[in-house]
Amino acid sequence: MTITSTADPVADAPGSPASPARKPGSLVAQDVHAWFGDHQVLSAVDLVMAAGEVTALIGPSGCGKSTFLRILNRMHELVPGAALAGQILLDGQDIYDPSLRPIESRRRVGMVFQKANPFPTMSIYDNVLAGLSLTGQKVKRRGKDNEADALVEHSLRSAGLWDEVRNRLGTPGGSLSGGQQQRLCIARSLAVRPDVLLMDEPCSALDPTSTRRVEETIRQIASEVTVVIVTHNMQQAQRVSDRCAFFLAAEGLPGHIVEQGSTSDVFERPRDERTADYVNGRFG
Ligand SMILES: Nc1ncnc2c1ncn2[C@@H]1O[C@H](COP(=O)(O)OP(=O)(O)OP(=O)(O)O)[C@@H](O)[C@H]1O
Repeated sequence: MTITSTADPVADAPGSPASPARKPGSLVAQDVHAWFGDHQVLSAVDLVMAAGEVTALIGPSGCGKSTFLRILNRMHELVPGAALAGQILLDGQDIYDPSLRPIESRRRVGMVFQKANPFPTMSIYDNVLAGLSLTGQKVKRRGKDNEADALVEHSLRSAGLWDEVRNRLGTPGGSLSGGQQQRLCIARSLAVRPDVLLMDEPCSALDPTSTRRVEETIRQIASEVTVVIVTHNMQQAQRVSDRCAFFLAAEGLPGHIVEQGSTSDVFERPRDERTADYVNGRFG
C-alpha cells in the first residue's frame, strides 16, 4: 500500500521529529464495542491509559485484547467487515473525529508487533528513520544542519540499543539478534515521536535474556511515551506495568473488562474471583 501525505515537510517546525523532547499522551476508551461482521467481539469497554504509565491488557486467548489494541490506533478499521462504536480520546480529542486523518492518529499512537519486523536488508540507521516517510515527516540528512544523526542516536538510546550498534549503524537490520531487532523496531516507532506506543506481545518470540532487555526498555521509555502492552506472561505484566486490565469473553459473549486497577491490586488483591483464578494460572 502506498501512503501519501500532504503534511508540511518542514523539518524544524515545532514538534518535528528532530526535536528530541517527547510528551506522553493520555488515552481514554469510552464505551467501546467492536464487531467482525455480525460477530461482536468487544462490549462496553471503558479504560483510562494514563500519560506516562504502562498499562497491561491481560486475559485468555480470544477475549479481544488485540482487537482493542488495534482500535486504539485505527488499525481495526483496515480489517474488512470490522466495525466499532464508542470513543477513543487522545489527550481529550477523539481519534475517530472526521477532522483527524487516520495517518496522524497512527503517527501519534504507534505499534510494535509480536514478531520484530525491521527491513532486513536496510541499514540499522535507515531502519530507525523508515517510519518518517510513511507519516509524511522529514528530517535533514545532509550538510551542517543534519538532524537525522541526532534523531537516530536519541531513538536508539531510548530503545536501549545505542551502545550495541553505535559502531555498526550501516549494517543491515537483519543482522541483529531477535531481541535487538525488536528494540530496533521500538527505536523506529519512537523516531516518529508518538504520544502512545502499543505493543502486542512484543516478547513472545524472544528468549528470556532478550525479554528482560525489552522489558527494561519498556520501563525506560514510559517517561516519554505512554505504553499499552498485551501480554500472556503474568510475570511480565507484574514487572512492567503500572496498571492492568483483565479482559474476558464468557461462552458466546463478547469480550469485556472484568477488572482493572493498579497492577499490585489486580495481582495481590483482586476483587473478582475470575481475576484471581486467571492471574494465579487456574485457567486461560
Ligand atoms: N480479522 C478477523 N476477522 C474475524 N474475526 C476476527 C478477526 N480477528 C479477530 N477475530 C475474532 O475476534 C475475537 C477476538 O480476537 P483477538 O485476537 O482480539 O483476541 P485476543 O484476546 O487478542 O486473543 P489472543 O490472546 O489469542 O491473541 C476472536 O473471536 C477472534 O476469532
